[in-house]
Amino acid sequence: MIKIAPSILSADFAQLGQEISIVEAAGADWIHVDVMDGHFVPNITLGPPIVSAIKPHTSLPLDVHLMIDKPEQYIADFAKAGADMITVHAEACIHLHRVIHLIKEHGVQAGIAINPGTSAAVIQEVLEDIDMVLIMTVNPGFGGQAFIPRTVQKVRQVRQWLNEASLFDVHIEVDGGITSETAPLVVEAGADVLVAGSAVFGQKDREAAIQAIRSSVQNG
Ligand SMILES: O=C(CO)[C@@H](O)[C@H](O)COP(=O)(O)O
Ligand SMILES: [Co+2]
Repeated sequence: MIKIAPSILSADFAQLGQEISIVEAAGADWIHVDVMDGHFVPNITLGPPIVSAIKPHTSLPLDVHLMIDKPEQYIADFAKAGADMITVHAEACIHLHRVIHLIKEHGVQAGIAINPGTSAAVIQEVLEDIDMVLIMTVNPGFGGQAFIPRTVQKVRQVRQWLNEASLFDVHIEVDGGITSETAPLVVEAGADVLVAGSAVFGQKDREAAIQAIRSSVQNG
């Protein structure tokens, strides 16, 4: 089953609770929360207080994508705020294995993200320890950027490694430039969680937007 995770980065921040309720009713599977610190990426977004504030507005899992330096310093705060899944960037972690286990010690699922310019090889040694690989299909920092086609081969490579290791429950999430045109490419390569920001919140009819992505991968 393909999961669709609308990214609230493209939502109306003044109406966040309502925006989340709308996409939940429209058929979203997870809520993707982009955390940016102005250091790891050139943009600043939100922190644990916003995660706590949105938690009561949805029964969907909160998929928290940390685009921050030293993520290990903030795992406890995001877990306490209600994150169900915390994804850290491999590029931001000197002790990747330690950070993954720190996330899991808080009873939260652990994901590792990699940028378009990072080889998938950096996650090979920790595949058995994680719940999700997030393959960035744009450079992180902003919504509304164009999908980078070369990232599709990375999705295929990671799915092959997971299959060879019989790790069938590990998700592959893709993030950036996902639309009804690009979704079939990444799903065919092995992605099963699709983050979509502008393709959902940038559309007036969120239900039709989610449905368009879902039917593109069901029929494609
Ligand atoms: O993590 C990020 C950006 O760094 C994403 O989650 C974006 O929010 C996706 O936005 P679209 O490319 O779908 O508009
Ligand atoms: Co994201």
